[in-house]
Amino acid sequence: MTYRIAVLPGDGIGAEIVPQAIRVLEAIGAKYGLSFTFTEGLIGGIAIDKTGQPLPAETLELCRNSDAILLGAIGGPKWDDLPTHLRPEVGALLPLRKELGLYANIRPCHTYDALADASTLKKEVLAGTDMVIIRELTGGLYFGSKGREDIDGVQKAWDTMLYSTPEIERIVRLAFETAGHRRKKLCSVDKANVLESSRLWRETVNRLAPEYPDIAVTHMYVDNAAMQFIRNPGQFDVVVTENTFGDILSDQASMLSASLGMLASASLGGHVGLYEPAHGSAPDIAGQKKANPIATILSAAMMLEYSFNRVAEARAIEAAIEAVLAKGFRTGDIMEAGKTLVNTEEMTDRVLEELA
Ligand SMILES: NC(=O)c1ccc[n+]([C@@H]2O[C@H](COP(=O)([O-])OP(=O)(O)OC[C@H]3O[C@@H](n4cnc5c(N)ncnc54)[C@H](O)[C@@H]3O)[C@@H](O)[C@H]2O)c1
Ligand SMILES: CC(C)[C@H](C(=O)O)[C@@H](O)C(=O)O
Ligand SMILES: [Mg+2]
Repeated sequence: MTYRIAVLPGDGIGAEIVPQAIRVLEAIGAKYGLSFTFTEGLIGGIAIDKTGQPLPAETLELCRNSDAILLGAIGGPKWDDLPTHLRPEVGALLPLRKELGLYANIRPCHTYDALADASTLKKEVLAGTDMVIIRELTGGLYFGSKGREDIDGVQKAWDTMLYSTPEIERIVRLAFETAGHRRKKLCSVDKANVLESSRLWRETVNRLAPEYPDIAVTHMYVDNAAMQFIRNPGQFDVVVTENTFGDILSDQASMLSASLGMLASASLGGHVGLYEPAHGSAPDIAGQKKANPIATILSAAMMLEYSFNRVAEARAIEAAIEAVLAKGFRTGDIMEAGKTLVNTEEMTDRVLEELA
């Protein structure tokens, strides 16, 4: 079986980390008898520079004709001052997600024993943390009407948080089902004390809950959730929330595994799944071989599991990463005294050694 992977490195550290995930997929392929074709496409700032478009039509076509997509990161200061709709984030990543129907963004977050001391949080707080954030990805503030108006010299700008019942239902059902395969706890995060879209969100969760009688459902306001993530992250199993809240909360939750460079993601819902680290193009460390490739490698593991149902292969990658961390190898973002500092490629070398 040959799996066709669309490879979109993008900007900044994207071009450094994506090749690492490909090396790991190739090693997995050799070991387990799978084959992959990797076809590169342009996206983001580099696509603007080369074609004038943040999401060229060929890239979208490549993605549509692939079995899965591996994306690095997009954006950076060079393109920040472009008009909103031409910027890499709004002009490429959002339409890619929307066009492919990727409404469900899965961001698993757990504590690594080996990294307990690398974290900025106390060991006792982190102990046993294992949650998955299910973020709605094609609605809300990112996609509602937005605009600007100049009225008598006063600038006004707006974004609209819009959700329909079907949009909420499909993501909430996925969250209930995910909880059913885990510890059977679902926390729905909203701002129903203020926002109308959150009231509809909460009503929808409550309406569906009786269909999933074995799942314990709770609701939490997003401000409280931000605090509880740090106070007692072990209380969460599955968290479901709308687009913007999920974006912010997942960056925060990444610190439960010690670094944003550890947080993988899968975007699902259409025919083709998209796999990318949750982090961005990290302009502050780009081109310095400092980037942690683990979030991208773990995203490739999610690809094997979710798009190809290759669960043993995904577990093998995760186990290899745990072993490398246990042996004390660290990129700068997770470095601590007494450990061995490695660069992006060397971290992958160690993972490949474990896989072999
Ligand atoms: N999915 C995406 O492509 C994506 C996601 C987030 C941000 N962005 C874009 O990336 C650009 C930079 O945004 P930002 O700086 O706010 O967020 P960022 O996620 O790029 O970086 C935040 C911080 O985390 C560090 N970091 C991130 N990934 C790392 C890794 N793998 N290893 C080690 N350290 C890592 C960075 O060095 C930086 O200090 C912006 O243009 C933003 O819009 C893109
Ligand atoms: C770059 C940006 C549009 C994107 C988002 O907010 O979805 C990123 O922060 C992410 O988390 O994937
Ligand atoms: Mg984000």
